[in-house]
Amino acid sequence: MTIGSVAELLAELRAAPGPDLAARTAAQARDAQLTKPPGSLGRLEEIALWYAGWQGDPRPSGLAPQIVIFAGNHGIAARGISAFPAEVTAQMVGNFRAGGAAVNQLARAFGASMTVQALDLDRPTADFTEGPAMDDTDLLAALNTGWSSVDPGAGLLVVGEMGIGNTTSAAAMACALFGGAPQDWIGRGTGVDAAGLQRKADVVATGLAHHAGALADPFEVLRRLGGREIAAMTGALARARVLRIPVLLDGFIASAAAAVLARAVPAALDHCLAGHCSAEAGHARLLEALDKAPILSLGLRLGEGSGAALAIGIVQGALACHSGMATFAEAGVAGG
Ligand SMILES: Cc1cc2ncn([C@H]3O[C@H](COP(=O)(O)O)[C@@H](O)[C@H]3O)c2cc1C
Ligand SMILES: O=C(O)c1cccnc1
Repeated sequence: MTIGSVAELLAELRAAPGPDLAARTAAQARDAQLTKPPGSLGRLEEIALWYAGWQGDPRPSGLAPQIVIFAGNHGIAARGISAFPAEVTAQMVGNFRAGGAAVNQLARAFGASMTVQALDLDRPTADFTEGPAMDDTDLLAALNTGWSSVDPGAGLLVVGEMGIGNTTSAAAMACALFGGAPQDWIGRGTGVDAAGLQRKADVVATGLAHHAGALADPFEVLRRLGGREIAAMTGALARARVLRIPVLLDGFIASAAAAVLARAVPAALDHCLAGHCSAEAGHARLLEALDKAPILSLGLRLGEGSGAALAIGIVQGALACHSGMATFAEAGVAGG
């Protein structure tokens, strides 16, 4: 299944059902009977209720997590804004397929399925300091790659990315969507030095100036400043919302992809929790703008969906307790 236009995607999003409140309420009632002091499992309790609501099951058993990694190349990579050359995008796609990347190990550790979608790697997006990164056709194709990649049977979705230069693209998007100065949103990415950081700020400032007046629509921000792998993540997150599949958001770039939806439709990210807070400088600010408190904060700054993949383990822990624990009555333990 695909969508025919951005307008159609927006209509689907606006019509998307919210969580199953009866299932959530039943889960809450169960939580209150479990053999623990009320509230003693902290955020695990909230995570279990979130999951129960979005999956429509007050006592969920398995998680069936799906990880999809999208890869794209960026015209701005030629501007010295990454510590690594653009060829690394395609080389890392090979590494994902061979099972050698960090996210492969985390997917295996937590029993997640993982697929990789490379989007036109031989055809980088246009340099956004000179024109829109994508035309309408490219944007729609990338949104559809994401939209159609979501397994309707998945119980949890993580989207990740690979695209040399994409922390600069995400910074430009965040700046356009939420305001502030380029310096507020840029970071070291793969590890650029001070001069590289300055080049990133300059590229973001030049891009915003070039597209000034055309950035009020969040999907125009995505088309003009984003990239194919970012748009694919946006499409996948929207489809998950329509299918009521809960999502763990990864780092700075995945959050920028999500931010497009949040700016377009207020409840669009209700199915998402922030899996982690990246060490990329703008991520904490972006999560604040999205009103999402990260589950983990471990200093990761990798992308690939890795931080969210790690948070799958926390959701598994939350559900194991919620669905597996005995109630006070079952265990013959005196209530408080
Ligand atoms: C070997 C390698 C593996 C990666 N895995 C994710 N990224 C991450 O780094 C890139 C963003 O940083 P920048 O904007 O500085 O290019 C993205 O591809 C991202 O996923 C990697 C980068 C490298 C070099
Ligand atoms: O937070 C991220 O997603 C990130 C940070 C640095 C490099 N690549 C990705």
